[in-house]
Amino acid sequence: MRIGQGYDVHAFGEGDHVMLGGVRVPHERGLAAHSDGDVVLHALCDAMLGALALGDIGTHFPPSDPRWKDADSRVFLRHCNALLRERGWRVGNADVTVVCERPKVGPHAQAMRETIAADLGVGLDAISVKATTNERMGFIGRGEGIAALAACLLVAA
Ligand SMILES: Nc1ccn([C@@H]2O[C@H](COP(=O)(O)O)[C@@H](O)[C@H]2O)c(=O)n1
Ligand SMILES: C[C@@]1(CO)OP(=O)(O)OP(=O)(O)OC[C@H]1O
Repeated sequence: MRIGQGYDVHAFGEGDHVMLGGVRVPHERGLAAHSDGDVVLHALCDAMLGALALGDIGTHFPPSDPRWKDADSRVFLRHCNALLRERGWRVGNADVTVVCERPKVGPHAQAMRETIAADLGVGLDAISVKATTNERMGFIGRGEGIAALAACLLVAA
């Protein structure tokens, strides 16, 4: 078995929705990023890459590369999954925590789990998505952005 962890954060910017776990969540702000700014998938990719010491998301998808401008982060997730599959591993389970005051994540968590499980080719019970506020403290608490933390266990395929 191998274990990895990941973290990502993006500030709010212009827009009318945020992408979280591959799901479009309506919101009065968007997330400022080179790609679609999906902090859930970015943290999860880093956890998967970290489990095999394969660098981080920026190693594989440099922010300087115009190919990833406004990219769908599910492309990154599927690529990371392929990297570990071709090395004989699969995701055993993954657990993600989203940290923001708003939007409410709970109503969308099931859709995120389904999207991630489908992209990874694993069962729904292998994927957890949770949320918490930062109790109005710090930059997250002031509503300046969204963070996500991920833990991921890899098992032999
Ligand atoms: N963006 C968020 C934040 C929280 N939740 C849900 O609310 C519960 C309580 O949050 P606290 O930070 O006050 O502990 C939390 O356990 C989540 O279920 C949410 O859906 N979206
Ligand atoms: C995802 C990439 C893609 O260019 O850019 P961003 O969308 O800005 O996201 P970040 O979490 O900073 O990760 C770096 C890049 O790999």
